[in-house]
Amino acid sequence: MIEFQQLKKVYNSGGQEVAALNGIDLLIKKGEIFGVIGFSGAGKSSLIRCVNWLEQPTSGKVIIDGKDLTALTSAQIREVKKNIGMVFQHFNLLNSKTVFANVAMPLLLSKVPKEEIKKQVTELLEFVGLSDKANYYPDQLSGGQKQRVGIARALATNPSILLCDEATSALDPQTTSSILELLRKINQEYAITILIITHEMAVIREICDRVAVIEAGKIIEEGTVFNVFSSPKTDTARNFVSSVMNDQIPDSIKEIIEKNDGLQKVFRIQFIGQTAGQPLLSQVAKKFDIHINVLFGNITELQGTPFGNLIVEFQGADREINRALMYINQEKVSIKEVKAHAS
Ligand SMILES: Nc1ncnc2c1ncn2[C@@H]1O[C@H](COP(=O)(O)OP(=O)(O)OP(=O)(O)O)[C@@H](O)[C@H]1O
Repeated sequence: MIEFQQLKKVYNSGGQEVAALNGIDLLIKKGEIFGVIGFSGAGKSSLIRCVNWLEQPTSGKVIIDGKDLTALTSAQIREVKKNIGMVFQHFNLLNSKTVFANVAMPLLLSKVPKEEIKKQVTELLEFVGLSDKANYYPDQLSGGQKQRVGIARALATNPSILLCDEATSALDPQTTSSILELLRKINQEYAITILIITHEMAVIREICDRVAVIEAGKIIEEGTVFNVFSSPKTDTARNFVSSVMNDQIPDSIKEIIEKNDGLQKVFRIQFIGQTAGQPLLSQVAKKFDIHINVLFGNITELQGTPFGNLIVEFQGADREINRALMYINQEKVSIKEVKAHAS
């Protein structure tokens, strides 16, 4: 478990104070995969670095498995840190050492006997799928393989918490997926709590259970990935969700709406879950004296649940259209009129 209470971090940069964290309250439960998303400069790195004491908070508390780091001695903090592994965006491997030696490094530092190191590193390399690369050097590996080494090294001390600092930001989408799959496997097989910071909503969508949106050093929104994706409350969260949910109206359709070339009323209909599969529109067309013209539509899946997004034109008498709208609203489907100049 990781808990932040009124966490503040102020940097002093050339006589100027920069408040990177501005009173963070957050609870990350044991065994979950929690994502913190935000734009550049929002405070993500500062937050994650306070967990393993690479940065010390200016005020507030960082509580790891019930222990408040701000109240511990340096020796006690070192003990807590043994329980925390970290994976970095640029891997942070030692290029002069082999893959085996990189993974063995934390065990050597902890004075683990040689034979035990050999056994553990062999197991870890097998777990991350790099058994055949033990004697390679980092320069001989792809980005994804380097990150697997970084992950094996982070797991070497058998941590209960894994911190991922933009761990997939330097990787292509396919490699990102395979690394995220590995992180999920780690979470499931070793019950390790994973805290991920990222600026990529696709990462959050792919593996996180819950997410917090950070902006200007504050958590502005927090919830299950499903809830935040299905009803984002802030503009920032809405922007992040739009970046992966494909719910923007394409320019060609916007142009048609802008021209308003004989179009009557245009609506955006959003379905979530079971309702996405319901033939709602054909029911509406049958029940009411209106014509429905589908201008655009797509369905995205999130954690096994379909999210539908349709742009439709209703043609008919106002009274019939209003009755159809009331009917659709009862079906717990979101329907909103799209006016010219809307996005
Ligand atoms: N060592 C430092 N000294 C001074 N200012 C800092 C330092 N580290 C970070 N900052 C400032 O603190 C704020 C938050 O930075 P931080 O790196 O935590 O954000 P971030 O969300 O991780 O951004 P990015 O994704 O670009 O790394 C920024 O305004 C940044 O310039």
